[in-house]
Amino acid sequence: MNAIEVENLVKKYGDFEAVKGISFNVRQGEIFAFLGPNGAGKTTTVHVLTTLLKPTAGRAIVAGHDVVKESIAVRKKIGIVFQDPSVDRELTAYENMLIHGKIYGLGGNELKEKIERLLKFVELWEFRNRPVKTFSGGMQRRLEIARSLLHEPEILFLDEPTIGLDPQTRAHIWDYIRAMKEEHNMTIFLTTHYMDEAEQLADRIAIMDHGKIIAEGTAEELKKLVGNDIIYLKLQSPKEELKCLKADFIKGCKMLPDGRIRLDVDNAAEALPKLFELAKETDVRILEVTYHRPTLNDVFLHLTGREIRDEGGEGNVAKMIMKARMRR
Ligand SMILES: Nc1ncnc2c1ncn2[C@@H]1O[C@H](COP(=O)(O)OP(=O)(O)OP(=O)(O)O)[C@@H](O)[C@H]1O
Repeated sequence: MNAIEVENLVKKYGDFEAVKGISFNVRQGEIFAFLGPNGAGKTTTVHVLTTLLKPTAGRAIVAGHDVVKESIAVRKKIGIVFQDPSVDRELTAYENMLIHGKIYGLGGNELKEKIERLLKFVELWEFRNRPVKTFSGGMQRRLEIARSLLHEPEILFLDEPTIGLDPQTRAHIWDYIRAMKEEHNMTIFLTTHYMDEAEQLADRIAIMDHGKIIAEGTAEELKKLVGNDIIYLKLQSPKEELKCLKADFIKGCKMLPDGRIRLDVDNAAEALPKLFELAKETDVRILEVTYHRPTLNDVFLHLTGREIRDEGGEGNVAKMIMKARMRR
């Protein structure tokens, strides 16, 4: 059964089409990731699916309800953790939980027990009486996750759940996300520009770029789009020598702007000895060899001709933190 069904969804801001007719399904109980650079349209899609924005065209069914016609029913069944912090920094963690629970009509011992269980789940119980303004970014994000679970949503939306957090805290948050799926069979829809996050967490990934889904599948399926292993070679005088490097085991061969040669092979471990043999036979001098298995970054590069991190990935975290702070 599908938890989310989206058909030809379009969202325009004025004349600008941020989401250009995307279609996808998310199965119940799976972790589904939208992976793409900044500005790809991920947050806009989340805002439409969580009923915060009305679509310009198309249809989206979330937890069995239409996001436009039955927005209240959708809201009851979903939890959201926004990219920008939305907890009240002046209040304590406990007070934030209490107010949120009351908004959802919870109260009495039931609410108290839930707050205790959830604050323990995200390891914030001992800090429950501290004002949130004294919390680190990771603690705030954990509180947001706990808060989003209070009304036991069927589907949890996480917009860039680990943006700007250190690697250890990110790994911690990944553990919570996995636990929510495994222990509660919750459907989780997350957006990320971190390839490792999509790869580590998601059952299926949709790669988004310029408002469109350009590929969808498991990490393994997506990597198969690139081919298999990739070998990078530096040759003594590449242009001339490249002509000699032709063999059955070389599935693709491309000269890179930095002078290296990229070879696509089925299996690098088997291809490398053959490659050295071929180089010897054809009198080609190999100066340097590196190889790697395709990553999701290679997939993005293969599909778009650009690196995902060119536009705000790992190399650009400082810019993203600045952006998040400015939004606060
Ligand atoms: N309120 C708005 N008015 C006009 N344009 C907008 C608005 N919100 C977003 N956009 C534009 O729509 C495009 C998609 O933005 P969106 O925030 O959905 O992308 P994203 O993939 O989530 O990136 P990020 O992670 O930076 O939020 C961008 O070009 C952005 O500048």
